[in-house]
Amino acid sequence: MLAAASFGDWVGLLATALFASAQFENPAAQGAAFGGTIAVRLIPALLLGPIAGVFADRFDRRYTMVIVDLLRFVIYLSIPLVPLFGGTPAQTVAWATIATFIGETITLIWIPAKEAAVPNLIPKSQIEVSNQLTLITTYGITPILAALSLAALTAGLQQSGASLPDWAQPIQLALYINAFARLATALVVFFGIKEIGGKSAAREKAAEQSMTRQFLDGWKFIGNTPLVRGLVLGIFGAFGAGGVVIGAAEKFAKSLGAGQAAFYLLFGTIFMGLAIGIGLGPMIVKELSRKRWFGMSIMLASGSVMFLGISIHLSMALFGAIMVGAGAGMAFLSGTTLLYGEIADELRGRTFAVVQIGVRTVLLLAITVSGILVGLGSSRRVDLGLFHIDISATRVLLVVAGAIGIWVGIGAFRQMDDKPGVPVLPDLIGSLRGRPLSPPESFARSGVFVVFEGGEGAGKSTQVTRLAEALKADGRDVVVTREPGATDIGARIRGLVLDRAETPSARAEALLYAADRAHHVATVVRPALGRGAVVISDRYVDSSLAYQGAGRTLPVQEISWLSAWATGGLKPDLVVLLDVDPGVGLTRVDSRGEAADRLESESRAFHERVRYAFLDLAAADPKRYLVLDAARPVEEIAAAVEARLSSLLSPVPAGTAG
Ligand SMILES: Nc1ncnc2c1ncn2[C@@H]1O[C@H](COP(=O)(O)OP(=O)(O)OP(=O)(O)O)[C@@H](O)[C@H]1O
Ligand SMILES: Cc1cn([C@H]2C[C@H](O)[C@@H](COP(=O)(O)O)O2)c(=O)[nH]c1=O
Repeated sequence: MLAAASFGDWVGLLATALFASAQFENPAAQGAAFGGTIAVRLIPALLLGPIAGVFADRFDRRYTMVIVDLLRFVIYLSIPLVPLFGGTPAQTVAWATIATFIGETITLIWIPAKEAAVPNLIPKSQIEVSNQLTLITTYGITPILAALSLAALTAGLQQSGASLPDWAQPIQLALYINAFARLATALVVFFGIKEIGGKSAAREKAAEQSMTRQFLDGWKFIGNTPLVRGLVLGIFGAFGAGGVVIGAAEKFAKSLGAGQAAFYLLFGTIFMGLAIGIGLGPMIVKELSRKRWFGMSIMLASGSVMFLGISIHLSMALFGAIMVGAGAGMAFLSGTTLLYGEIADELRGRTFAVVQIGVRTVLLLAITVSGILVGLGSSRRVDLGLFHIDISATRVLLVVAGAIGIWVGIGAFRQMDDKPGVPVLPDLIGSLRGRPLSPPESFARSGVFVVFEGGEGAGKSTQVTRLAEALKADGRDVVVTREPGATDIGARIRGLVLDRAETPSARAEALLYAADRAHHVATVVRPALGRGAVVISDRYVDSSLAYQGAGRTLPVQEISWLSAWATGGLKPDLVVLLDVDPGVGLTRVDSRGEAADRLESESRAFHERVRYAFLDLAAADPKRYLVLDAARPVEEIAAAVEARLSSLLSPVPAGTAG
């Protein structure tokens, strides 16, 4: 049904514009008639848009759609009939323009009614797929089909030499198709989709308010809800960037030294990118949070607009154009899916109405303003040795528009981020591999979590004991713990992983350490932190990254994801890394006179990899780490640790010191 409606829309758009321009001989008049009928479609959005959403929320959506479609059927059918009844070219164009205006005006009521009704027909989990189909059909297949049908009809007739009566010329036929597509939609909605009729209790209640109140409430909801505000602003940003590219495309193609063909190529490439973004986007990003995806897509589209601005060759520009399209397509898909899924039925019509007016206004403004701006100023050639670049108003405009778009994308991302605290890049990489990072589990944490890390024999146990004693002497609640083996289950796991008689596979080893950690964090660390204790752990996540990641050469990202999952994202406040040369550390361990365990018995190269992995982790997050040379005397190390920790600890209440 939507495909038929969309096909009718596009055929109608092209046919009305062609029909109007065909009424004149003069090329300037033809251009004005063509552009005028398209521009007229955008004006109603500004006038009626604000109240159209109230209709969609207030009245029965099924009847609203049917009545609007029947009206559109009559109006669109009248356009080709005017000349048949003796209308002059000027009268015909005038009526085509007025009819288009009326048709577009009432379409503004139809769209929010449709957009608000669709989510009620589809399970939430299927909304994205349904949106993919709708968007690809509306913006990919049907415009192409419409253009091809018109071209084929015209070419077929020209070649056959057949002469058709005035009322059956190709453009007239296209206009009838547009009108009858409306009639078909009205009949399908009335007889076939009865489910969208009626009103929920919430909508009934809202309809008791005056229309003005409902109108104001809609705006208040959009303005005061960060998610919706972010979505709406983001969608506007994406369309603004797209509009600037459209407005600047012709001049930009010239500045690349390419002709009109390059302009069409760029244009086609943007649409190809759009189809890729909408069609393949969900498959590419897999499990990435849709809220994060939305902000990132806007940044991708805008960054690509910037890239277009600095392209020095058509191949670069085509790559930029495809990425602009892909980013915009992904932003549009994720944005509409979020809007469908997150907004209550009784507010959906008004929200979609604001989106559609905004999109049209932003698009119109961006195309017009950029069209004017690119004409300003002359271009300046800059010689860069091997090549030169023409710096024109068009390039400056693209770069500035891209920068503004990135800023909007960052704003949308921040407003809507549903994984605060989860690093963006690892989350993106993890999601592309099907393993997104989880946001940290929230819990009331008033304690301080300190971890000691380092290779074998670095002196961790020695320092853990010293620090615990010092803190206890201050009267603090201290919990000393370790990995693996702090719990009963952990002790059994420790026996399994360190026993030289057994050799688990690398992945099994990683899972065993993760299992020990999950249980340890859930039963020891979190409860202690929750009650405000200082928790000191001998080893934690970094040991897995260093031993299983660098030592066993398992993918570090995967180990990181596994640990984040096991710990629910719990990170230490301070990691003390005791850096030791493996030769020194293993000699210290040897001198204890006990048999070496399975890990201690690993090769020197293994322990070297472990050491440098620890140092890399510390270098990547210096605020959280204290790196100390483990060859220093025990007392010096202990003093350095206490000094660093003092800034993290709250003062001990008077009278509790031991
Ligand atoms: N700073 C130091 N200088 C010299 N020897 C030290 C120092 N710190 C600890 N030692 C000694 O090194 C040996 C190993 O120390 P400790 O058990 O504290 O290290 P560890 O890092 O916990 O070892 P493991 O990795 O086996 O758990 C012990 O005999 C300890 O007395
Ligand atoms: C937590 C953790 C530890 N290991 C290794 C490191 C050591 O060789 C042993 C633990 O024994 P120690 O008493 O600390 O010397 O296990 C590991 O490989 N992965 C880990 O996650």
